[in-house]
Amino acid sequence: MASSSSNVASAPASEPVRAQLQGAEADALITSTDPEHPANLICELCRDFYTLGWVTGTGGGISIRHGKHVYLAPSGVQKERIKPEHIFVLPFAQSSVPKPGSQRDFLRIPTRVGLKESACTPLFWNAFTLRSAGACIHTHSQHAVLLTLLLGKSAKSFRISHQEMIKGVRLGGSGKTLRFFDTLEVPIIENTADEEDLTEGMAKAMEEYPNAAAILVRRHGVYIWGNTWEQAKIQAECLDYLFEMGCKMIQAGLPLVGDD
Ligand SMILES: CSC[C@@H](O)[C@@H](O)C(=O)COP(=O)(O)O
Ligand SMILES: [Zn+2]
Repeated sequence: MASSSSNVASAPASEPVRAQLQGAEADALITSTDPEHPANLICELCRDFYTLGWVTGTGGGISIRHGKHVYLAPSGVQKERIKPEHIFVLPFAQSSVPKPGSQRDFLRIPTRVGLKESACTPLFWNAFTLRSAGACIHTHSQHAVLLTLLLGKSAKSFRISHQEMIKGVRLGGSGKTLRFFDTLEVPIIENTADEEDLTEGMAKAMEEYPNAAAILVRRHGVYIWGNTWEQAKIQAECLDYLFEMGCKMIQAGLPLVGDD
């Protein structure tokens, strides 16, 4: 749906009243000189993630939940070039998982016509609702993708132990940090034709693996979350390191679990 105030005017009478803000009130949600404001942070972090190869070719991204609001990038745009004025803002309420393409409940829709919220929105929402996450990162890192291929079609998860970087990952993504002698396990789900169709599979895997801090998507990438954007970023860095290590260990014929 195109972004414009006509979204509001053209709503059928039977639809609930839209919460969408307009003009200066809407822009106040994304305007701040504080570099740690979510609208500024998403832009900065996407630039950083781009240099890591995590969000190239418009894929991947990050969403931040800040109090009652969720901040998101647009879909199909070069993520390393987005500006705060391109950011969508949604109210956070467990009952209002936004449907793809339906911007009815958005608080702020960028004024640049044609922008649509990230297709990852319902997947980010899984992390916010099922893990009370404060931020969720989606990467198309080649380490994540190659790992799902090296593990083979039948692998339902990636397991690794005896690696120092395991200590940077939290139980369930939001609990206590793992210890050196713990085994880290990240479930793998199959990819779908459209990003939003991963929503159910991701939620199911999160329920089946309550201790998992991320969900790998075969031939696609990974979703990683944390209590805060800082924790999500730290875990994304540790997990990406472990995914890369996993790829190299498999290729070298080394066991992933154990210290032999
Ligand atoms: C290279 S396009 C990849 C997208 O289809 C998708 O996988 C993705 O991660 C980004 O979705 P987007 O809607 O652009 O935020
Ligand atoms: Zn993706």
